[in-house]
Amino acid sequence: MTPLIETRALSRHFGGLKAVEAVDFTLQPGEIRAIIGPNGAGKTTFVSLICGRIAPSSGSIALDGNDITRLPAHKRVLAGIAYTFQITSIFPKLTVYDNVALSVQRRLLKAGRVVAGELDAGVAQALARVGLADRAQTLAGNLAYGHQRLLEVAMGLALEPRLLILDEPTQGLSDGEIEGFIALVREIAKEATVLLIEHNMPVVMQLAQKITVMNFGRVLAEGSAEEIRANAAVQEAYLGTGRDG
Ligand SMILES: Nc1ncnc2c1ncn2[C@@H]1O[C@H](COP(=O)(O)OP(=O)(O)OP(=O)(O)O)[C@@H](O)[C@H]1O
Repeated sequence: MTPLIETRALSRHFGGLKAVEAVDFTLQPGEIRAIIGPNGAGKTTFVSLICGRIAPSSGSIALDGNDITRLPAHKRVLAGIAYTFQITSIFPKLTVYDNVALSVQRRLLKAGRVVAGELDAGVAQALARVGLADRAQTLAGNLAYGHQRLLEVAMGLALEPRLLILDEPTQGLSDGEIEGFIALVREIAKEATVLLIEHNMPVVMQLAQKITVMNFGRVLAEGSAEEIRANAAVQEAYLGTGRDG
């Protein structure tokens, strides 16, 4: 099967710092993949390279076997790569509805048509999926932090992406919200591939079929939850930095 995403020797250096170094990575369509690793391991930098927020120092990225290394970020969105990042990127002075409407509009424009009814339906559907339907008229900036994260997921979903990248999506969510989030990702995964950076290990263990562990910009290990749990190098990496997640 042609991988959805394949990186070859992908690197990004900041001065002398090798934030991402020679990463070969393959993601198959339909997977839920988690990327874990200690703080500063290069996880955010790596997914930023995939979605085009930053340019690589060297190496290549392919989507469906086609080289996208030099494709600008907005064109990658149109090609089906949607993402949410640690720092919320909602429009705080717009309503929840309008935030999502911007994403739906982007998708409809790509399809060559913007019809009022479809806009409404797309927004309603995305908000219902993340459980924010009753907040549609709330100003996004007035939502609790956890709900702002869910709004971001709704904005990503409204694009109907093939790949949804989530950077620490459960940060700031309550236990109850995390449970709902796990169910949501399973739903999303029926239609899209999910790439998730996550520090909450129970969430990783419940969701990911395969886990990629990064450390010092490189892939340290890759495998099932059981394999990763039993991996001595992974245990060492976490103990070495004092992180538990
Ligand atoms: N724009 C930048 N300029 C300089 N250094 C950067 C930049 N972005 C990231 N770095 C550095 O690259 C390294 C990897 O950072 P990155 O944010 O990718 O790690 P991470 O694994 O996502 O960490 P965390 O779990 O804390 O989010 C860190 O040492 C970080 O300080």
